[in-house]
Formats: sequence, C-alpha cells, structure tokens
Amino acid sequence: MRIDVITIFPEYLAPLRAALLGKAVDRGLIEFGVHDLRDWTHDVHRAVDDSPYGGGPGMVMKPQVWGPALTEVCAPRPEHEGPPTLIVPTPAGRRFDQRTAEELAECPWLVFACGRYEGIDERVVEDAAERMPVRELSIGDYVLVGGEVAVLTMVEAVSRLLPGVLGNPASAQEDSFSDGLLEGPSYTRPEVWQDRPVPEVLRSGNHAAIRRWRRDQSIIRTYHRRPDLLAALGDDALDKHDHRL
Ligand SMILES: NC(=O)c1ccno1
Repeated sequence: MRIDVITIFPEYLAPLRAALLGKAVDRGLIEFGVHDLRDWTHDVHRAVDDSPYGGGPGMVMKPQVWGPALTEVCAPRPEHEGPPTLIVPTPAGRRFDQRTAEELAECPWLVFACGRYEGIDERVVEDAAERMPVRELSIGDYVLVGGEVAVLTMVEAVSRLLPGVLGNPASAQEDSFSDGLLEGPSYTRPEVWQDRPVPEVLRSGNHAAIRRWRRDQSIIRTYHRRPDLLAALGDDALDKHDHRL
C-alpha cells in the first residue's frame, strides 16, 4: 500500500515512521509520502488560506493551492493501475470506524488531505471527485485543530490490518469491533495480584469454555458500554454468539 499525506505541518506526521508503522515501511509493506502544501503556494508569504465568502470566523484553505497539490500528488503512478482514494478528514464527514478501516485496507493507494482553519474550499473536493474516489471522514464527534491527528489515527487503524504488519494476524481478527462487539478483559501473570485472582476459567485449559467465557464477557461489556453496537448487530448476530445476558 502507498499512503500520501498533504499537510502544512509535515512534522506532525513523524510518528508514521516510528514503531510498528516504521517497521512496516522498512519491510516494504507500506510506502509513505508526506508533502508540504506550502510547496504549491505562489506568493512570498506562502499563503494557504483566505477569508470566507459570506463572512464568518476563521479562514478557508485556498483552491488555487490545493488544486495543483492534489493534481501532482494524485498523478498516475506506474505501479498503480488507477487513481488513489482521496481521504479528507473533517468533523463534517461520515464516521470512520472499523468497517471503514477494513474497506480502506483494501485500497492500494490512499491520499490524505489535511485541512486546517475552517476547512478546504468545497470546490476542491468536488473537482477531485471527478477524477478519483473521495471520502470525507470523521474520527469522532469533536473538532480538532487540523486533520493531521485524524490522519495518524486512520493510518494506524488501516495499516495494522495489512498482511504482515501485525506479528500475529489473529490479533486483528479478535480485536474490539472485529465482530461488531467490544473486546472483553485480558489478563497475564501473576495469577493473583493485589488479592485479585485471574478468572479460573482462563487457567482451566478448557478451550471451549474459555472461548465461551470470552464471548460472554465481550457481549456483557458491549451491553454495558456500547448498547448501540448490540442494537446494530440485531438478534440474529447475538444468537450466533449463543449467549444469555
Ligand atoms: N473529527 C474529525 O475527524 C476531525 C478532523 C478534523 N477536525 O476534526
């Protein structure tokens, strides 16, 4: 997978080259390109924003800067048959969740456009959508100062799903949300800590009972913390879990 990020703060994306993601880059599983939007400015002040039409607070990012930046960064690449998928992080976007991460993990090339201020002139997205798939996505119902932190979140959620990135692929299959439920509690040594023992079933060696216990804990935790996820699953899916709350 190739991932390009366009931003006015390239240094914000430094974590992309650390830890797990850095190892994935070193192993050639992911190719990153980080681009400074100001490289496409034309004036001495390297301005990327201007006042909003219609008035109002804040500034809007200029189409004459974003347009050429996207044209160049999204230009056809010999190693990719088609155009990239353009992701625009915005609080006004559709919700980014585990399903979205799984969908994006299937894309061979992603380009992230990090907006700042009051966002990017709407015509930029409209124009890009004529040449490539565009997804405006939100990582949650809150407003960040810019898209960079959202990009780091989405890139990590997507990259960890790529074959070979996680040491044990089963980890991604058993994660929270992988089956629409929250992951249950986990334990490791010692067997007793602060007079709190590890649940006996986990030490029983009875793998069928352990699977059932973990499934029960997952459904109970989801019921108490995210009942909306249970509602979204519906009864059929819960029956699959063969559980009584
Ligand atoms: N909630 C978000 O994804 C977001 C992106 C930029 N600002 O907020």
